[in-house]
Amino acid sequence: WKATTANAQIRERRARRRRPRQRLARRCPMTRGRRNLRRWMEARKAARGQHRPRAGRRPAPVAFFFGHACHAHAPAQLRGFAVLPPRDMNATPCCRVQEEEEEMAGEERPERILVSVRLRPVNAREAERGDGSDWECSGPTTLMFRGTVPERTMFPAAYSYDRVFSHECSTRQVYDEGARQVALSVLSGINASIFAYGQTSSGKTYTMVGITEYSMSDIYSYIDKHPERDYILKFSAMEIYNEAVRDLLSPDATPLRLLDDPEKGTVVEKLTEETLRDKGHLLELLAVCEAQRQIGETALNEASSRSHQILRLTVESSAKQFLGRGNSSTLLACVNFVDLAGSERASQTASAGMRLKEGSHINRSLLTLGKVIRQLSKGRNGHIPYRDSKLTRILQSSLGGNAKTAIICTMSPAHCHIEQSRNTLLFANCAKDVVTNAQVNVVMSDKALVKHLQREIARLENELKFPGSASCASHAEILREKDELIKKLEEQLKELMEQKDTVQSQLDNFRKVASDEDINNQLARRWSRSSESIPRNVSEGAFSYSDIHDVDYQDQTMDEPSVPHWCPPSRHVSDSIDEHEADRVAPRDASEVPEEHCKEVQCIETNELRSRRNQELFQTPEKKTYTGDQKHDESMSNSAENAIKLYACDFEPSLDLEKLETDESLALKRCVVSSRDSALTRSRSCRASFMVIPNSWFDYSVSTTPPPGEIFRYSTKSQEKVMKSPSSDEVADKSNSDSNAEEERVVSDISCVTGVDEQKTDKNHAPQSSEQNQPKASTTDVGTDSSLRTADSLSWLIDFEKKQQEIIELWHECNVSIVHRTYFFLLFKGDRTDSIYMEVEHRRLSFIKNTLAADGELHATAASSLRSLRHERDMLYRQMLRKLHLAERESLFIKWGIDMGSKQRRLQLSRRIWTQTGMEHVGESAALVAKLVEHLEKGQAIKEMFGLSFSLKPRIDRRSFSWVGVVYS
Ligand SMILES: Nc1ncnc2c1ncn2[C@@H]1O[C@H](COP(=O)(O)OP(=O)(O)OP(=O)(O)O)[C@@H](O)[C@H]1O
Repeated sequence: WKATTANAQIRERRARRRRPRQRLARRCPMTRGRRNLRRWMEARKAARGQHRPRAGRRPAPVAFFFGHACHAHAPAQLRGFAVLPPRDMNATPCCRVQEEEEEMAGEERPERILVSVRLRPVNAREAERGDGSDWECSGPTTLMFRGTVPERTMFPAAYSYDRVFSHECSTRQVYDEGARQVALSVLSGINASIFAYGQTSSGKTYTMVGITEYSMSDIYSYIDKHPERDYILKFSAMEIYNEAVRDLLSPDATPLRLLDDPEKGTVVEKLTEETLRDKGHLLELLAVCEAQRQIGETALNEASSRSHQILRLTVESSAKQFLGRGNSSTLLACVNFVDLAGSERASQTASAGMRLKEGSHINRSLLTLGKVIRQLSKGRNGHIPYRDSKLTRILQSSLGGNAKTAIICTMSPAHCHIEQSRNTLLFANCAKDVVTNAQVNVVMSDKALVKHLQREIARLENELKFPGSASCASHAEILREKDELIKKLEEQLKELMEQKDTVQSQLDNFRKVASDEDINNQLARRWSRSSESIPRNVSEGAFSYSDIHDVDYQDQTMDEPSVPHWCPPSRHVSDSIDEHEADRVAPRDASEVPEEHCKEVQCIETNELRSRRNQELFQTPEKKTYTGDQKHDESMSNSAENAIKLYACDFEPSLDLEKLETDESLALKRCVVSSRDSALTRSRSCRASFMVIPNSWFDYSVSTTPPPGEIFRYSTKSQEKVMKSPSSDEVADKSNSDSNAEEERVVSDISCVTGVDEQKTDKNHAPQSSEQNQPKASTTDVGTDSSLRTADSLSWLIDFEKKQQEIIELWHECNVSIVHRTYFFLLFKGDRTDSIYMEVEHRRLSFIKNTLAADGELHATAASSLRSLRHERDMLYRQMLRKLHLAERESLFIKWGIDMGSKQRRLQLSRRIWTQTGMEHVGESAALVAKLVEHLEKGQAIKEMFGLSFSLKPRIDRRSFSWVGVVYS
């Protein structure tokens, strides 16, 4: 042997010279191929004297291991060889070097069995024999042999494992560092197995009892900390005694059969599986298992376990709430706590009979387990003899399968058990190379998913059925808050709608005020005609009184804001004069008026009359008694017929009653439509004056007729207002300006009539007063007739506007004189009495147009009329310089869109007058021409001046540019 060894040493030296030293140091014997392995085996046999190397064959390079760093692998391959300890005890084993290289290369290290070695203390029996401890833990992972060995024996002196526990380590430490991680993986859906492997009496049961209890405690603690998942724990226990499987939870000792399930693998038939209620329940079952397990007394252990015990805890967990398919998986895994029976030698245990038989079964199953582990440590390519024993068959999934596995190898430190301890270490060496393939066992079949969803539905239904729960209460509170919010929004909406209606009604009032302007102007003209039958100064005085009276009345209404000024429809049958008296008795009828209307009327009147508060000076009773017209007004009754009769008396004989009634009916109808305009209508009509030309054709905002001296100033204002709709402020301003003008006239009128007493005026108006006291029957007749007359008046107004527009177009086509157009336009404003003039003008222009076109003289006549028009425009051009100041001219240029930087601005303006047929343009043109023509200022233009003429050539006095030349008679 020595010679062989010497030769081997010589060859090894030669080999070292051939190979790089580093490479040899890093190589593991297991990786050097089968040939070397065979040579080593031959060398081992040769060392035992069992094998003689054939001639010519080289002996195994035993000396190769002397310089090798990996002593852990040597015993597996060189059983019985004496391996010198490594020179560097802290050197990294070769397998770990390889793993570190793999990790550095970025390769994922495969999961292997967690292998720990635990030394128990020397027991009393061993101590008596004087067996000391040959083993020492030199570190947390290295176990050193310190004993003396026969010179011939060859095994490593140092062993390295995942964890090494000395005899001083507690079971708790063993659990924490060698088993806890694996055991608790069952909570993550990963199968786990914890083995205790070792010779008899080495402390397997002692260790596994503690590890099982600690694991169960930790599992329950984990479950308590995770209430979001439901856990179902099931416990089963079995033992393999003499190659028979027994159910430890069942008193029946009948051996159980092993079945092969395609999904679950090997299952134990009819094995009791208890669903754990709690931890106490588990402890009870553990006690049952302990009591049921086969235990026998041997020479080495008074309570030697004669069977392999497998305690299995199955953990199924699922989320309590459905959080999606990915987060609601059901996990199912089991953890096996395996307390193997200890290998034993019959000579040591002194067993015989039954114990010997048990020992043989134990050793046989453990041998199979060793084979499986060894085979698994080599890889999965070869046959793995799982089925050679029921132990390996049952634990097949835990051995290199879908499970995490921890093996705690227990060993006795006594010198007498060195062989058994060495075998244990060899088993551990193989076990730590076994690669496992643990996976999370997710159970989420369609059936499980349906079950989960049904549970979720049941939970939700339960919440709905019991509204007292916290979630439902919060929902009800939220609904209540939303209801309150909706109510608030509805109230705000209601207020906004009311405001909108109010504004709309006010807007409608203003529009109706504007639309009623025609009627008011008609009434004003009626006053004018009635005044024509009397001397002018008298009529002016009368209407001055009317103005005073109007102001007086309005101020009275301002002083009585609580009294609505709504006029009943019947009272609007009368004209403006009647309205004075009607409004005097308005408080009497106020109770009959809807409050809403009264408020609106009051609002309008306030806007109109706000500027007249300073006229309270004229509210004295003396102001009401100085003219006959005043007495006449005061004596008027509220009835319509009285008003009509009174009105008829004021008119000239040529005006029949029917026409008046027609106008009044129209006024009635308008007042019925809008009773809110009564105040405005009243004030306007009372200020109508003689020979005043209101521009009502184009100015709808004019509420009063200005005095003769103010017509042009008034017309200028109206031109500005024709461009836009009047607002309430504008109306108020206009009323204010009008009232200022009236105020001056009123003051003079007061001074003129101061000495007149009331009785005198009453006498003057006695006939009117008597007529006011007519029977009520006549009032009814008049009301019936008035409705018919209203329709007639409306149709007339429509015809008038139509005819008016046609006349304007004919003027344009026939190039009629501008002055003629202006006077005609300003004098005829829709009064029914003007119909004859309108008709004459229309027929005249139509005749001229048709006749001239038929005779072929149109071109010549048109040229002549155009020439005349140009002359007129030239006259107007000159008049602008005379009649208008520079500021007025500039404002006119701006209004008419003439560039202030351009030349001949006056000429441009004169060329633009009366060039379009739009009502707005016509109105502005007429106002401007009226301002430029001095004759209109004198108020001498009368309708009778328009005669029937079929000639287009006006006779115009170009020097004075007066009306004389325009009259066709
Ligand atoms: N780490 C230890 N510390 C103290 N006492 C121990 C330790 N390990 C084992 N023992 C004691 O050793 C004796 C044998 O232990 P145990 O029965 O667990 O051995 P075993 O391996 O199960 O034997 P067997 O295989 O015959 O059942 C017991 O009395 C136990 O108390």
